[in-house]
Amino acid sequence: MRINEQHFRTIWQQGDRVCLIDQTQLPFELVTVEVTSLVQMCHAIRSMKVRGAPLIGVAAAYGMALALQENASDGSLQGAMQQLVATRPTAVNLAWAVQHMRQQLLALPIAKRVETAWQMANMLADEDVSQNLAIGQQGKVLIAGKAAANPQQTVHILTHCNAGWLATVDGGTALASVYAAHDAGLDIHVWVDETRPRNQGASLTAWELAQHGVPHTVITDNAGGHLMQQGQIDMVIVGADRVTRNGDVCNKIGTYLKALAAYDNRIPFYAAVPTPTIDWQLVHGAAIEIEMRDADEVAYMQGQGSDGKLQKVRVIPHESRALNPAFDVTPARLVTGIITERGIFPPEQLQQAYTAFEPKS
Ligand SMILES: CSC[C@@H](O)[C@@H](O)C(=O)COP(=O)(O)O
Repeated sequence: MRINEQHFRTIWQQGDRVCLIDQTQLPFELVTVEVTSLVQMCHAIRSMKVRGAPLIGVAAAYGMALALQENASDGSLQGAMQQLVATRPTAVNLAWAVQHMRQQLLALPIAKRVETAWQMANMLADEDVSQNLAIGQQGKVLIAGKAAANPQQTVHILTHCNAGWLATVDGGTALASVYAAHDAGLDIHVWVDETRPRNQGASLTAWELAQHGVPHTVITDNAGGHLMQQGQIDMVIVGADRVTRNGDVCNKIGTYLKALAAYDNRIPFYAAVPTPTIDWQLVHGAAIEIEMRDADEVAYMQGQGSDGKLQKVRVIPHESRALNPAFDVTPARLVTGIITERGIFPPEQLQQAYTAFEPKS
């Protein structure tokens, strides 16, 4: 990603520590922090300094390396995995990454584990970047198709939450297609759902689109259906925290409502996901554990005060309770296609398409 013309990743190894962009400070300040222990990494994931399914997978992998640096025993490995998995339950990438690490590392002598853990975490980070680049090339074709159908008109894309650079190591998933299309000179515009309660759209997606020079407009979460009825949205592209075997898409709360509105208005709805976001163990989205976050995220909003400092303001009565489910499931029947690094598949063909990639035994 380019920030003020400088190249950045969201997370990287620096010697025996990990550096990451603290997303809770964006869009007003670009702050990088150093993480030196498993406890600090768990806190960074839970408090959403790092967030987004692919990024928390890689962050957890680095968390394993930090844990082993403190203690490389089998017990420490097992304990680190349990602590990391408990930070955020919905995105499958996190559990996938730590299980992958655990399996390989347990088989090694203790003396080899730390070095290998860093190598594996760096490799997962690099794989994320290359998968996202490939997703972008796949999605660009869809946008180019829309542009070719109406050459004089801008292609309007709606996205929800943040599935851009910031949700990954670099490149983004849903926004990878947007960046690829923009870089290819296609005339596009992005409608950015603000994405209450944590406003990942308003704070993060808008910020990174602005950094890249992509035309965009922030809208309230409730505006999308109206814009669809007005013919102002050509396609919806979102990311996902988990896609189940049948093609159900679990993503940020509110995605389901956008998919329903898109379906009613015959607007294509796509989810862009790298392979580690597909959970082959689960057949249906109903089995996914939906993270319940602190009700204070609904009761308060964070923004910049007139003094330039971050402030929290309460927006609901002191007497009222709030509920904060962080994700929802969009059933496969509302999904036009899953954009992956291997191709774009209708949900019902996802499993079959992937089986075709695996070598026959
Ligand atoms: C490429 S990211 C896909 C999803 O992880 C993203 O859309 C999302 O829902 C992020 O949720 P968050 O709670 O901000 O981690």
